[in-house]
Amino acid sequence: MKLLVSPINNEEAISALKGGADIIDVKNPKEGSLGANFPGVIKEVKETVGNQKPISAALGDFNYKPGTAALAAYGAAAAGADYVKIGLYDIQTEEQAYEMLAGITEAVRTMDNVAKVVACAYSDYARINSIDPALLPAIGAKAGVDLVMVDTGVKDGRSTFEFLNEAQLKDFVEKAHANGLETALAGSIKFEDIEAIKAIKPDILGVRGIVCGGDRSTSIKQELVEQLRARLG
Ligand SMILES: O=C[C@H](O)COP(=O)(O)O
Repeated sequence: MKLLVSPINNEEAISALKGGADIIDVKNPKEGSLGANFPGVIKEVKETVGNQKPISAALGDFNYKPGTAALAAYGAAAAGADYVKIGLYDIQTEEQAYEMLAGITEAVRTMDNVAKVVACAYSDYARINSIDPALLPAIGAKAGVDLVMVDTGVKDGRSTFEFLNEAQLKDFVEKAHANGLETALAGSIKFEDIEAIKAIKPDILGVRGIVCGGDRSTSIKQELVEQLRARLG
């Protein structure tokens, strides 16, 4: 299983890289769960990381704005992102989700460095009135994305496991794989969740809070990334 770690800046990206993260996921938590950072930060991290590991960029917790989302994806890929990650936050219908994802996929496919598209729905979808992640594998496959993900929309410490049980998460992963997609799980994951995560078998585990020592508003610590990487095997 790959480990995706979400730094805010270049300094944190170095800690994530040195700690053994497999994907360096640039984001800006001040703008939400999948808050977007500035192109300059993505570029700086890309220059630091080079070809050692792929970098990912969060595009934002989006509402229904397919053009804005496609342009954001294009910009993030142009800044050097190998993965572009969209949060379907204020998206309620399958049609809206499809249009958002198809627009992004088409935009990045026209570029020289084709970035992988990650579509993220939220485990706590009911409390934010968003689309059910269970629908995402089929919609994502139809839209041509590469990877589907589950994260929490509200970062209040409640984990994805408080909203979806192990069987539901396993089903998400299996449905995605049956559709030819990779999968990522995230959402205030803690060290005690590792065995369950291993049983669910996502391709990628996405984290921030756990490698900040529990409080995602502090900084990523290299030794915690090392510990988590070792626990994942
Ligand atoms: O993409 C992963 C997220 O940043 C996870 O953050 P978190 O572990 O603090 O919920």
